[in-house]
Amino acid sequence: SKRVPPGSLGFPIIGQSLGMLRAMRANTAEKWLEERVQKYGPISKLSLFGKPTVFIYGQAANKFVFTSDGTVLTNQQTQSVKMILGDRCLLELNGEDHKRVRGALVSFLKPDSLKCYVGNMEEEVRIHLETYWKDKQTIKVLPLMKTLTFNIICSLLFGLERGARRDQMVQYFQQMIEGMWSIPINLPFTRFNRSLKASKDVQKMLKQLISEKRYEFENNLASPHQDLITCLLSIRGENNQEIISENEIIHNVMLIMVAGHDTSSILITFIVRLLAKNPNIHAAVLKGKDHSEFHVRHSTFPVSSKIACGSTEQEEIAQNKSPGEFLTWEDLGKMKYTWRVAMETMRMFPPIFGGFRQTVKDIEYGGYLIPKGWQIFWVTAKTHMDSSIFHEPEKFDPARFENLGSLPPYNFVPFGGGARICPGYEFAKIETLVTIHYLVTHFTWKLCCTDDFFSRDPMPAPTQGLPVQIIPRKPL
Ligand code: HEM
Repeated sequence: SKRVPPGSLGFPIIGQSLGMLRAMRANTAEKWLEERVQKYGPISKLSLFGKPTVFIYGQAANKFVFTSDGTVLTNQQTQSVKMILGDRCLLELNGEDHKRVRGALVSFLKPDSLKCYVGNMEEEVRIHLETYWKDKQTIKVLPLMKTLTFNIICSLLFGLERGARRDQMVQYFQQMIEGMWSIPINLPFTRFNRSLKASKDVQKMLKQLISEKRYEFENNLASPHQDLITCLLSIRGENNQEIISENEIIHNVMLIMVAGHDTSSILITFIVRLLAKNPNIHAAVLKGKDHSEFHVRHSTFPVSSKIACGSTEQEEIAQNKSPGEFLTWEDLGKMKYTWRVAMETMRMFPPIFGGFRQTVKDIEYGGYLIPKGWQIFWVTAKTHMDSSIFHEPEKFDPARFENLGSLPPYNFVPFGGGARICPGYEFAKIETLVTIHYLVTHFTWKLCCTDDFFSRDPMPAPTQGLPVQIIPRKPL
């Protein structure tokens, strides 16, 4: 008596994949989904990347996806991602294995551990700006932010020194991600095949790095807190055996390279773009909003009519530092307005468009049957741009996040939610705040290309990588 959701599965294998990829590249994916909603209602079936899929959205849908355990939904990646990142990365693990490996990663990525690395992060940002921004007139923000976030990850998470080996890793890594989202066709000349080959090269380099780190750790030459790889190697069982296997370390290090570098670089790039378009907000990030007052305009949240923001923000933080003194965890805590700007940026331009889960058994959702083995497709932006949740959603307004507690759960989900919520949240927050601190205190910038276009492939990328003209404010 139960029905599967309305919609069509399209042509065999291809289904609606090409239509959606085309819409993503043309930055019309939200419209493409909205047309589905108009045609079939809030729950509909389609076929994406070779699998029957059900698209669901809204607060209840997000809650269902993020809180269902492994007996109902498992994580689901495209075949190409699985082949390139490996079958022991977190995205492929479920149940106890997922808990064990995730717990090990979080033991390094939790705020208590990361607190000590603010200075190292700052060092990377400073070197980056001196190398790529200083004395330049125009630069392209997105490729440079990718270089920066990759270097931060190499240095802080993998303990990989600057030099020939890191450069080689960057080169293999870039080849690896180029075809990662493409449809897997194992022919030597395809994008996918080049990525697969580069993935093998990255794995070979990581194997060598891990054996060096194991030697250092076992001979007391390195502390478990030195970097993520040493931390994972240091987690031992009763007989001193390693709890996280070598393959699990390699596959998860590759996942973190991808998950950690693309997302944060896009966030920082879109903040730079939005600050250039909103001079008042740029000024507030720099000077703080001590004396100004905001109206909180959320239709569905309790309205506190006027709230003084009370932040000091970047210029004052910089002025209180003596030359050469590093930023601290406490300084980051003062950058409240800057983080609201980042949240508003992720609301409007979430780096991750959405994701997939797979049903473990026949399930009932919203009055429909979703058969075992089908995919569920969830989308971040659907609640982020819903005017019943965020008043005037097209307007860039960081004041929305002044009273985070009043934001109903499962509506703002740039980092996902539940057991798979992004474990790199704090890491991303630190690198974003430190980078924006340096950018606004040392430079001003103007957009060279003022069109509003960006494509998704599947990560959003502004036209030409966002070229900007930079004007130094004070020496680095
Ligand atoms: C602005 C930056 C970032 C955004 C917007 C972001 C967003 C996300 C999202 C939406 C998910 C999927 C959640 C789900 O499926 O429910 C995710 C997962 C993940 N992210 Fe991030 N992320 C960011 C930065 C990072 C960083 C810096 C790291 C690592 C240092 C990282 C590591 C991961 C990992 C390992 C997962 C898989 C978690 C799991 O399956 O348990 N992310 N992220």
